[in-house]
Amino acid sequence: TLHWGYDEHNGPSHWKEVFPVANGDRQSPIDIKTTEAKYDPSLRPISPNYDPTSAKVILNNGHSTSVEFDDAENKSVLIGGPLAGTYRLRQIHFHWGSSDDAGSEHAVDGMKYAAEEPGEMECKELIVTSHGETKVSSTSCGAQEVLHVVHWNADRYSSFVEAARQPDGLAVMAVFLKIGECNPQLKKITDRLDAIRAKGKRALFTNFDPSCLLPRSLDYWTYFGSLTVPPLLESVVWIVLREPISVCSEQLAKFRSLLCTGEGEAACYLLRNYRPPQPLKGREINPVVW
Ligand SMILES: NS(=O)(=O)c1cc(F)cc(F)c1
Ligand SMILES: [Zn+2]
Repeated sequence: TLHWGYDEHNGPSHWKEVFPVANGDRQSPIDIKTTEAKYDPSLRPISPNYDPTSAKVILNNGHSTSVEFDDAENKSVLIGGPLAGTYRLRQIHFHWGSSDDAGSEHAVDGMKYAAEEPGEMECKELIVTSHGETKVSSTSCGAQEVLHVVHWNADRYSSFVEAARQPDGLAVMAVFLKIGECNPQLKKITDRLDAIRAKGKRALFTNFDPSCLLPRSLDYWTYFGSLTVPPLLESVVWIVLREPISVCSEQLAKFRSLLCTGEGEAACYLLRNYRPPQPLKGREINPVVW
């Protein structure tokens, strides 16, 4: 049977063989076409409120590295924005590309935030004004990575696993990482990757508030989508932040040094772990700017 991954023989183009929802009507990621995004005045700011003592462990599950949080009570939550109710923080994880790929999953106006060094590639800086028009100015850019902050609807469901099967069960905040200065906050994570190089390894990781990885502006786009990894469940309210945070290439290289194989197996590096953009199938995307 297919053990899904990101290689030629088990990557995103094969996932539908085991998870038919891969061809569903609300799959993620997507390419956010900003000019078609429709401003919704009813949408409020998002409000993350995290307690650093919720952080428990950092692990390598073979297809990403994640920091897992104690979600037994409403200690670290996300409210506001498109969300009805309180969504409890469950984990954060990352997606990245190999040196010649773009690693971000969502794209903005076709920009996979390609891997070019800043300045090599024209990027459109997208300003969605408060009355919803989109202005475009060119900047250099280059994000090869994305951070996902995963929450579940604890008002309506009793566990992450149950919420993950519901259309409004999960809320994932996506933050683009752009090549530039080394990120001192991200260093707390990249410095621990040596301890969890093999699939299945885990290490204590506490006293960490993931808000320290968020950009200054919480302007975002929001739409209804899915998990971007199998089982690709269509249960995610996506909140894609417009402003990226920085990561330096040395930090990025540390993610690529993780193994997708367990200790004692022939080593294979997790060089990329992103799913390409999926069809929009008529969905609306709402920009929200403050
Ligand atoms: N990539 S994603 O944010 O859709 C995601 C969400 C999740 F709950 C578990 C995962 F392994 C991955
Ligand atoms: Zn993800």
